[in-house]
Amino acid sequence: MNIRKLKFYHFRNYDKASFSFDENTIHVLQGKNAQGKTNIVEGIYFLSLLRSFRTNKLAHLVKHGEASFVIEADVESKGRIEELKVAVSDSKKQLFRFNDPVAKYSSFVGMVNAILFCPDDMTLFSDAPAARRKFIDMELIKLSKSYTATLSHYQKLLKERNQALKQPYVDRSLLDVYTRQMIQDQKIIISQRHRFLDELMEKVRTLYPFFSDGQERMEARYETFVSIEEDDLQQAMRACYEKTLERDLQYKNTQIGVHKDDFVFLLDGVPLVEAASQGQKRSVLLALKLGLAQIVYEKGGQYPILLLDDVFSELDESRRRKLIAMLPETMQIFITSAEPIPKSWFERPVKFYEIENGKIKEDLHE
Ligand SMILES: Nc1ncnc2c1ncn2[C@@H]1O[C@H](COP(=O)(O)OP(=O)(O)OP(=O)(O)O)[C@@H](O)[C@H]1O
Repeated sequence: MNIRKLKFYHFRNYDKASFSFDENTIHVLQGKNAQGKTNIVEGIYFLSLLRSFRTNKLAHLVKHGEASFVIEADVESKGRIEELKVAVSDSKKQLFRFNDPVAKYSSFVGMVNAILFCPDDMTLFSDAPAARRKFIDMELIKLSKSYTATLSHYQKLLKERNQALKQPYVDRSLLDVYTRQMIQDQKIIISQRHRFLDELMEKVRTLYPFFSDGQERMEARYETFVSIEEDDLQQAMRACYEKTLERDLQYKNTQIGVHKDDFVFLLDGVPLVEAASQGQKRSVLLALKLGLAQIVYEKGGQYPILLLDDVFSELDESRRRKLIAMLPETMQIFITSAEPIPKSWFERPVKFYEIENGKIKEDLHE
């Protein structure tokens, strides 16, 4: 997948900007701090997921002094061009494909498949479990429609069960109906999360040694409320719910379920959050992101767009070179960097751009 054209109107510090990008090329966005490099990456990410990775407030994305912003793109996917547009005003998003309105966000999300690495990702290992669930869920949602439907059905049931628990008189038979249906959904969610994590870690174990000098063993543990080794998972889940019923009633909230799942990443059996250095965490994250891209490629036949925001700032030269060397050749990549990166490091098509105060200029010097 490739972004061929990108246009911003009143997005962040861009007034009216138009960019053309080449297929399967590395685009290096260089410039001093606070010039608008990350804003470009953020615009592509926004087109992919209809949200930013830096703010939850749409108003922050509108150029100061303006009322609305628009992002337009021509996106190549399997040889066909999609014309996509998002217009945001009064905190409302309007979506278009070939200028026709797209009513459902879910039909638009994922048309641009982008994978991002940014410095804030480093907190993934120390954040609350919700962040790691989101990390895994976001990818599964893009990959599997049945997962998306099951997860949203489960979330609806969970809300209803919690409402039932909050009633002055709790109808236990109604609770039981919800529990049974939630167990059905959770069988699917648990098995898909488990399978996906296994698949991802298989990739990570191959990729991690490229970034790390050490020989650490990289693993991940899926933590859920039931032992997934059980022969009769349904029966085991039922027993768990029966055991926690009194607590559910006491707290007026569903205490167990896949909404509390966690994914713990370990190096040599020790959770990363406890012992890993910043360098090791960065290496694991890069391996995770590239592993995700590999899975997307194997399942969908094309690589996602890779957005590497400020990835070089804390890697030494040999790791920077290794990273560049291992980026798949049929992947379009955007790298932001405040430091100049030598052209000689690249053995594939690369384009350099100089970003200055919301203006982009292709840098033609070698
Ligand atoms: N809504 C907005 N309207 C106008 N300007 C904005 C808006 N939001 C951010 N900016 C400006 O955009 C610039 C920051 O852009 P960006 O985050 O892309 O920086 P960068 O070039 O990636 O820098 P760094 O190397 O420090 O990460 C700042 O000058 C900031 O004031």
